[in-house]
Amino acid sequence: MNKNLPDGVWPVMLTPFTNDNEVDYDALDKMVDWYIRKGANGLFAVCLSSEMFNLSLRERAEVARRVVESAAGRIPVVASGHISDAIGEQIDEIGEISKTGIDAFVLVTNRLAAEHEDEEVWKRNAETILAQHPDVMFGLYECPLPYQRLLSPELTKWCAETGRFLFMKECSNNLEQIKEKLEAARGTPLKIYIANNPHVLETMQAGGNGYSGILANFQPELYVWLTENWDKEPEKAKHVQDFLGASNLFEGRHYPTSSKYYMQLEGLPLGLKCRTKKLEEFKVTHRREIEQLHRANRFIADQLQLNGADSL
Ligand SMILES: N[C@@H](CC=O)C(=O)O
Repeated sequence: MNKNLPDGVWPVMLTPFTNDNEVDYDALDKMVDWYIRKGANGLFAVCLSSEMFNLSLRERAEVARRVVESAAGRIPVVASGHISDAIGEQIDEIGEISKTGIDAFVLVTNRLAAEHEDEEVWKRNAETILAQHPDVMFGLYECPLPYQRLLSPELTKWCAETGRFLFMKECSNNLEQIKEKLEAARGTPLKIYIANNPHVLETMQAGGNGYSGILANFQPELYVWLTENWDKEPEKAKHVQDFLGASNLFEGRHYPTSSKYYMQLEGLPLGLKCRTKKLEEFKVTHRREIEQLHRANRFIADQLQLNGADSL
């Protein structure tokens, strides 16, 4: 497994389904190519956006394997997928999914302790998992479901200093906490990618590593431009950040159906079926919003002459 992950943009991948509710692996291959064409620096497969809680273990492992094969070394791939409550079962899930060639297995922070349990319980469970899988490198994801467990800077430091953690999808949505975690990870292999787009520019200015969030499924090239150019073109970077921050409103609107529709507008051959959302709730007006966001992304890139974002 790779010991040093690249900075930049790590989309949280969707899972395409056929009308018969099977994983659509051909569409998944096309999706991987699309993310790479848009400039993604890495891929986070089998995450909440992939509807991991609604995939069987066989599907979680197969999706991870297919994404690794499809990316074919062009960019690294991390994946999660330990959804059980019992640590013993999670250890088995981690084993199955880690065998697929991923660069790191991403631990969902809320799986390692119940909501009422403290960080000592979390740390003990992390030690068990690390000991059971000595050859696996890990990531961390402060996933909002079934409850959100944000790591303290102290626990982040502990993870970072084990040398076994390479990736964190940071979900606090709080710049002060982000900065504390960046400080905690300094000088270690742990890279911190934030999940909440209102803070991308300030996170990069504070020494952050990039973005790994939902909106990279709608406007990946704008995040790629921002994470690559925030210091070279600071005035444009502020305008791009303003637009991306406002785009945050799309996160909670019929996602991931909305994002699959966006990808259809991009020419990707995938259906809108999701296991966690009812298609009939995605109305004509929601489609219009996504069509307008699609055009607005292009307009912003053209107006600001964002070189490097012209694959839009
Ligand atoms: N904005 C986040 C939500 C996490 O809490 C994401 O992109 O996943």
